[in-house]
Amino acid sequence: MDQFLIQGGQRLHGDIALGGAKNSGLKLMVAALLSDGPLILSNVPNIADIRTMRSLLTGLGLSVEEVDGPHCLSVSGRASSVEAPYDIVAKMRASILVLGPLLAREGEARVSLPGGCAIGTRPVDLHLKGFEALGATITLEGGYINAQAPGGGLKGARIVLPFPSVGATENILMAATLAKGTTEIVNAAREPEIADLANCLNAMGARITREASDTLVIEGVERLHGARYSVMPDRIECGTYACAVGIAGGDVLLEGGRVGDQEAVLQALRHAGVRVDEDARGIRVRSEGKLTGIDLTTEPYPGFPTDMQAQFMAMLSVAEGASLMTETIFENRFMHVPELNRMGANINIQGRSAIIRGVPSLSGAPVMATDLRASFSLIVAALVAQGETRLSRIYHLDRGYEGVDRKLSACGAVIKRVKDTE
Ligand SMILES: CC(=O)N[C@H]1[C@@H](OP(=O)(O)OP(=O)(O)OC[C@H]2O[C@@H](n3ccc(=O)[nH]c3=O)[C@H](O)[C@@H]2O)O[C@H](CO)[C@@H](O)[C@@H]1O
Ligand SMILES: C=C(OP(=O)(O)O)C(=O)O
Repeated sequence: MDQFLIQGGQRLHGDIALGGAKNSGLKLMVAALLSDGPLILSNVPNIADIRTMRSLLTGLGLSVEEVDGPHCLSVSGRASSVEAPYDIVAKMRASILVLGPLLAREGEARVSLPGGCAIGTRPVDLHLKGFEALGATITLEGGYINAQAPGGGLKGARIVLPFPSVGATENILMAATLAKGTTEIVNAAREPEIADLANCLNAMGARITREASDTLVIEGVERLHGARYSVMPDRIECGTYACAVGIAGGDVLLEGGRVGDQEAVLQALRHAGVRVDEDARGIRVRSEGKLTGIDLTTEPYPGFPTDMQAQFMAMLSVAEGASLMTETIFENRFMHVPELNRMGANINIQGRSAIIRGVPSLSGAPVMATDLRASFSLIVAALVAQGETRLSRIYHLDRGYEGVDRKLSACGAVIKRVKDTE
């Protein structure tokens, strides 16, 4: 298993090219299950989750071919199996998203229940209730979800989500594109990745519009065709590197960053003392490394994202004064706190909140990654820690970040990927 060795103390200067968004690319690949022709996706990140999605779709009978390298994929063919097995779903929860498209196009699906993960229990009840509203019959047996569409196929319906779940919105949205009649998803999630999915489906011939800010209206069509589509830039990767510059100090251009996708994150950075400006090529981040404590609460988009909580916590651990971080989306997303405290941070968990009392400095230590974003929070801390940090279990990080050592080293950080025996 690989590890990262990081020596703290270097400012960051240069450009970092952001990749395509994991949380969009995965869903766009799944959308190919609905299509009569090849879906050619560019700006796909070369990360472990995308490779897992390739295995899942290939197992379902689709063909996933690289076009001029790993960042452009052509996904084509029709499902010959409707089963998403436990070993893949357990590895990557986004696998649940094949349920809606299989149900809509093939009339049935059998998908392993994802179960919980490090950050929370993460039930999928809202996905299943949505499919039932579209006329599907759902049964649970032996750890699997068995879903069956009615004889004439799924039927459009008005679905009011009690919570704007990202995954439920995407799963129901994809299923509704081929349902008969009109579907309305009220209180739909508003994350930019949802718009990216809707735009791609519309390019494939779907008829999706957004009415008011929270309602998606989908007029079902008979078939969807192939298309070419470019995955949106990764706003979470963008915010993550902004925190790295915020804590380390320096001047970095995050190429491809889009201000409109992440107002809440940019505002939080500014409040903490980091300068962020829109640039013709992306977002420019400048910091003296002198930070001020701020209070943040994670919320559905357009609020402050849970996927940026750990990285901000690490950054704020050396801010002047105290910060209060409240996590409202996942019930167990503070796994990084004991690891940050091992590096000298002073963070106290009180229920769903964490009180971060800024300390003058951190010290390098052997630490362990527990989930994707938690892993990067430890890199953020390591960039200013005195001495060396050895970060193990970085397979969590490889799920969602491409070329971390390459991108940070190019800006002056001292970070090396090693085998755990070195
Ligand atoms: C692959 C992907 O895109 N993952 C993102 C997606 O996850 P994901 O799609 O799983 O997130 P959801 O918005 O669905 O989940 C948010 C909350 O709703 C709960 N819930 C969700 C569905 C359901 O049927 N029942 C239920 O109770 C979950 O347990 C969680 O507490 O959005 C999250 C919230 O922005 C992000 O942190 C993840 O990075
Ligand atoms: C929680 C995340 O991903 P997933 O939903 O795939 O676990 C994430 O991207 O931070």
